[in-house]
Amino acid sequence: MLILRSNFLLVFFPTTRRNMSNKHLPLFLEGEVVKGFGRGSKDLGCPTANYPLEVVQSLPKDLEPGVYYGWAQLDSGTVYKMVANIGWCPFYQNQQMSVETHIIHKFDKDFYGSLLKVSLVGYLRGEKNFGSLDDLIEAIKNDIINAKNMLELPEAQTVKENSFFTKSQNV
Ligand SMILES: Cc1cc2nc3c(=O)[nH]c(=O)nc-3n(C[C@H](O)[C@H](O)[C@H](O)COP(=O)(O)O)c2cc1C
Ligand SMILES: Nc1ncnc2c1ncn2[C@@H]1O[C@H](COP(=O)(O)OP(=O)(O)O)[C@@H](O)[C@H]1O
Ligand SMILES: [Mg+2]
Repeated sequence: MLILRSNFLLVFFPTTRRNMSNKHLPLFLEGEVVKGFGRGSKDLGCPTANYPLEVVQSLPKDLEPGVYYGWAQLDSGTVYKMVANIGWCPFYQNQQMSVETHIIHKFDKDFYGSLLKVSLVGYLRGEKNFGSLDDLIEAIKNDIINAKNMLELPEAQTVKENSFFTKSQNV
């Protein structure tokens, strides 16, 4: 009987967590790119486009904090792959929840003030507190690899084609 109960917990708990984090997906968000703490580029070598508080406050209240993969579009331009972090950045112990998107593309300059549309397609992992900056950087590199792979799947490609993303005039 005891063995059965422990089996039940082992199998059931991760499944429940995954369902909770996927419940609202795909989730579509849009807003202006605003200034954050300036750590993404300087500390982590990974710039993140931050949303204003209104966007953070518009999230479903039971959305699981953590790292998501999906699609991003700036000012009606190309739709790129992205990874996004939603939460309080335990490594930095932020007081306010943030939504930040790293677009998997090399841009020549900053784009503060642009309109950023994103769709969260899938959940990668929960936010963690790391023992060192290098460990956080390593985790982010892995997230980017995982996001790139997951976004090749047909279900993810379908979200990229959603009419939420503005079609370019030239296409
Ligand atoms: C893919 C990805 C994963 C992240 N994972 C974590 C994490 O596990 N723990 C954490 O404290 N912060 C995490 N962050 C958030 C960084 O701490 C954050 O991007 C950094 O503080 C930059 O903030 P800023 O935009 O205000 O400069 C992650 C960011 C990205 C892009
Ligand atoms: N690939 C990219 N993904 C996200 N932001 C980028 C990217 N390339 C350049 N940027 C610029 O860098 C800024 C984010 O850098 P970051 O160090 O996180 O600063 P902040 O704390 O102000 O968000 C974005 O707002 C954007 O203007
Ligand atoms: Mg940022």
